[in-house]
Amino acid sequence: MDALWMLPVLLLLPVLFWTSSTFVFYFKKCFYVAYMMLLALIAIPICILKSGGRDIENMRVIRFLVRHVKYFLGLRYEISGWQHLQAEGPYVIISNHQSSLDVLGMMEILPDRCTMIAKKELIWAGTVGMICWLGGIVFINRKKTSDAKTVMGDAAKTVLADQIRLWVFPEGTRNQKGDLLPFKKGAFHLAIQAQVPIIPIVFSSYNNFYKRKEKEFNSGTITLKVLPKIETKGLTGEDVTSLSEQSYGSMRSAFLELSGQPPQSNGPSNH
Ligand SMILES: CCCCCC/C=C\CCCCCCCCCC(=O)SCCNC(=O)CCNC(=O)[C@H](O)C(C)(C)COP(=O)(O)OP(=O)(O)OC[C@H]1O[C@@H](n2cnc3c(N)ncnc32)[C@H](O)[C@@H]1OP(=O)(O)O
Ligand SMILES: CCCCCCCC/C=C\CCCCCCCC(=O)OC[C@@H](O)COP(=O)(O)O
Repeated sequence: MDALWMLPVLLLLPVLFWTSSTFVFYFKKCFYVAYMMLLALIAIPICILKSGGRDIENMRVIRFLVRHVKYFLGLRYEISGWQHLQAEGPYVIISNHQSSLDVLGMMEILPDRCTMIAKKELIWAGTVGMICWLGGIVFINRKKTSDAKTVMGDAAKTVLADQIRLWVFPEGTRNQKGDLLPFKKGAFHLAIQAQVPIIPIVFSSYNNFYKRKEKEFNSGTITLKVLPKIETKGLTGEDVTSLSEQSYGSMRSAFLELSGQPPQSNGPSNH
């Protein structure tokens, strides 16, 4: 048998693949999605039994169930600025958005009575979509600005009526370019309409452990920095742009500092 010499090579190939970082990348990603789906499946009946349906209090169940997932993925979180989250009453949290992994960081820090704004497509993500709905997540249609504005206007009313907190990703999409994208305006309109403070939270860059292009997903430490709240009392629609610029500036310098990049003055414009 001429081809017999190939046998050890063929046997070695899967071994090489299994130990390669590409394998680890795909394995961790698949594990993450499958495990979150499973956790959501467990959470659904608990939430329905506890609160009978869509209710922001379900976020406690979700937060509790998600907290240990970081250990499986080799992730650690360091949190600074906790004191800034001790504010009473409703507020709007804004943070940068790099990946679906952000959910793990959110659940490390999520205050009580806090839900999120998300794209409406997420409701179709199987059990995860169902748990998002049960957790009171506000879904917006990003393709129809007028609809999104109406939904966010209603959300501003709910923030006050139900005394809740809302987490918004003002970049409007995931971004791992090593810098923040220009901010969209919705979060700032919302905070001004409700006259509630904005609390910015910055996630350090994932680039040192998670590289989508290179297919690398190593262990890593993520720093979450809560910045001082920005008051909106007395501000009007005319102040939206300056409020957005002020938030963008402080978050961007915190992001660059946390990610070990030298401060830059002329980044992408905010418009
Ligand atoms: C145990 C179970 C385990 C299960 C696992 C699950 C675990 C947990 C569940 C939680 C998971 C959920 C995590 C959620 C993450 C999802 C994140 C996302 O989906 S991010 C994408 C969606 N989010 C956003 O897009 C929010 C930010 N976007 C905006 O705020 C936008 O402004 C907009 C969508 C409202 C509008 O978009 P666009 O037209 O592109 O943007 P602008 O340029 O900002 O606005 C155009 C003009 O309109 C004005 N404007 C905006 N908003 C308002 C408003 N509310 N009222 C009045 N006017 C508004 C704005 O000023 C612009 O006008 P201009 O004249 O240029 O100023
Ligand atoms: C049967 C349907 C199967 C769908 C499988 C998808 C399931 C996802 C499962 C587990 C991940 C758990 C965390 C889910 C929350 C992630 C939210 C998220 O990060 O959405 C992306 C959105 O912010 C920005 O979207 P784009 O970058 O604009 O696009």
